[in-house]
Amino acid sequence: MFKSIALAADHAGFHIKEVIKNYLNQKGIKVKDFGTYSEESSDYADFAHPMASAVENKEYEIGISVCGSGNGINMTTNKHQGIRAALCWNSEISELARSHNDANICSIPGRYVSEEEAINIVDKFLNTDFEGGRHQRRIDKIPL
Ligand SMILES: O=C(CO)[C@H](O)[C@H](O)[C@H](O)COP(=O)(O)O
Repeated sequence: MFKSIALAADHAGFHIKEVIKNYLNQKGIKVKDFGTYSEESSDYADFAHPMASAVENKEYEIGISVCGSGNGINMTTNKHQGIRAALCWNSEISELARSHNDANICSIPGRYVSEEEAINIVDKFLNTDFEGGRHQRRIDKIPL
């Protein structure tokens, strides 16, 4: 189970980010919210880059990011060399993102998941270990 988590969202992901933040706080997990802090229109990169840097620098073990489709915030965080962000639109994909891809950021499409689905996605991401083995070999071939 990860114990320190960085969060980021744009306006379209704000509500689901708040739901996730409350859930993590209740579990006693250390959370840093990099914004945004309202549903006022915003640009996901303004929050995704600082959050990804904090995960890349090991200030936080993993990140969870939310925008409307998940794509914008996922693309942005994956620009960071030390980040493997995965678009997790259900709990099975979320589990695979950890077990096969050792993902360190979980990107969630806030406009397309319910609050319950978002929590299930987060739970799988937090509680699934990387399998290593053949998957480590494949991950080692990703960097350019
Ligand atoms: O980047 C995205 C789409 O791929 C995100 O989902 C954004 O949240 C979305 O584009 C925001 O759209 P809006 O019309 O400005 O609310």
